[in-house]
This record gives sequence, structure tokens and C-alpha cells, in this order.
Amino acid sequence: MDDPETIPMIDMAPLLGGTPGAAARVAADIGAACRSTGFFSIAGHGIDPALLASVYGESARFFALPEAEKQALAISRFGDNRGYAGFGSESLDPDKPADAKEAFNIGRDEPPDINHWPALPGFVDVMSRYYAAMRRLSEQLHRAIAIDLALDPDFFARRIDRPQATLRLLHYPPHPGRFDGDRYGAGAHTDYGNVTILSQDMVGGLEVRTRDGRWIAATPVPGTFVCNIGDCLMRWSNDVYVSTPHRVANLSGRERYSVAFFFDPNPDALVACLPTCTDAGRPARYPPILAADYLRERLDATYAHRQKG
Ligand SMILES: O=C(O)CCC(=O)C(=O)O
Ligand SMILES: [Fe+2]
Repeated sequence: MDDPETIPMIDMAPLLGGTPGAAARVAADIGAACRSTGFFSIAGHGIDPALLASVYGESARFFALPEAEKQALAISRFGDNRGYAGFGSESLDPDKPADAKEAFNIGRDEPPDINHWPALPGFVDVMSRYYAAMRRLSEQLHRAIAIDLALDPDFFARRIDRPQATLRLLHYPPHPGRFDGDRYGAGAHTDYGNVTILSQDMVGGLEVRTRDGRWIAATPVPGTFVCNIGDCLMRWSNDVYVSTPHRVANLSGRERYSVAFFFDPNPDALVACLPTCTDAGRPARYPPILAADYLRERLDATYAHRQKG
């Protein structure tokens, strides 16, 4: 479990329907991963494979739309982190050239639904169902995290019931030109929120940096998701959990599609050092901050169009 070379595979089924003892063991496994590499894969998660297949189908249809139709939905037109991010609009690693990818972001769709949807029949229904399923899974992960951190198992529940969660469809064309180690599909970065749940196709290309600085492949495994801790939960847990750099290089010569779900707390959740993550030898390292302010800070650093001056 603590081998920094591999991303552990955790069967979530006992957490969802097992005895309290079995659930506690899953929580402990998740916690061990969150403390070491900050990455783990999950099986037994209960997500319908047919729904996931539909998400990939709709995603491919969306990215195949004419450029003008996609640009009409550009995030930069709306400024609310929803919509289309075209090639060159984003540098996850600000020291590198823009990422070789395009993306489409969907935020919470409870009324009023302020997402910028493409005119594709079926798209909204599929994405809304997947968003809801990912939200439930994120809540279950937070319950496990609370158990692992010796908090009330429901500690996070009322802090994540209006989450700032984003479903993000991603498309990486074959890497442009010869790979020179400079331009990535997604430059090295950490995620911003609490947890990310990622589905990737079988093409591969996601890499994770180990604690000792080497990059290891997060090899695709059918029917599973890759989960990782983001900076917000690292801060909340006083660095007990780690948010780990990762990147994507699509050197396969094929198109790569992935689907990320970034789950961040309620805007008004106070991210203040968790009581069980501090003691005399480990004072709180960060001042409290509202989750909305923290997320805004981090997004501003990524999107060129948000940068002022
Ligand atoms: O596409 C992937 O496999 C990972 C994407 C990612 O890390 C991100 O968008 O934050
Ligand atoms: Fe990421």
C-alpha cells in the first residue's frame, strides 16, 4: 500500500454495502494512499458502464463539432468556468507552452442551470446523469476520508452538499510534432479542489510524480477510475494528505479522451485546519479561507483570460 512506485487499486464495494468493519478497512486503505502518493484507483464503485460509454460517445460528438460552434461556447465569453476551452487557452504548467488539449466544462446543473450546452440531442441528459453519479461517489469518498481522519463520518456532508464541482470532458489529439519534453497534453500540475475522479480511455499518457521525484505511468485499467487529492483538501488536512503533481503526454499517435470530475466544497465552506490534523508538534500551517476564495485564486492562475493587467 505504501509503495510509492504504484497507484493502489482499492475495491470500494465494502464501503458502499459492507459491514462497518469492512468499510473502515477501505477507509484506511484510501487514507494510506492519500498520505503517500495522493493517488489511488477505485473498482467496485457502482458506476454504470453503459452510462460511462454514453459520456465518451457524447464527448467525441462534441469535440467533432465545427470549431465555430465550440468557440461560441468558449469559457472566455462567460467567465464562469463553464464551457469550452480550446487549444492553446490553458497552461496547467505556467512555465511551459500551452497544453495540447481541448476541454469542455460542466458545472452544477441544479436550477437555475447556467451551463452553456451544445445543441446535441441527448448530451444534457447523459452529462447530468453522470454528474449526479460522480457527485454521489465523491460524497462516499468524503465519508471514507472523514473516517480515516477520525472525524465524524458525516463531517464533510453539510460542507459538500452544494459543491463547486466541475465535470470536464478532455480531448488530446496525437502529440503535435516531435515530443521535445516541453509541450504536454496537460502540463505538470496539482488539482485545486478536494478530490478528482478521472476516467481515461485505453490510450494512456497520464503520469504521476512520486514523492522522490520520478514520473510513473497511471496505466489505464478498464472499469476503474483514478482518484487524487487536490490542494484544497491538502490544505484542509494541514498537509496530512498530499496533492501530487501529474501530467499528460499523448505520444500514442492516437486521439485520447478522458473525463475528469473535480469535486470542491460548498463555496461557503470554511477550509480551516481539521481538528484531527493538528497537535502540539504539528501546528496549523495555513490560515482559514473560504472554499470559494481558494478555488478562485487557483483558477485565476491557470486561465490566461482571467489574468488581469
Ligand atoms: O486527462 C487526464 O488524464 C488528466 C487530466 C488532468 O489531470 C486535469 O485536467 O486536471
Ligand atoms: Fe489534474
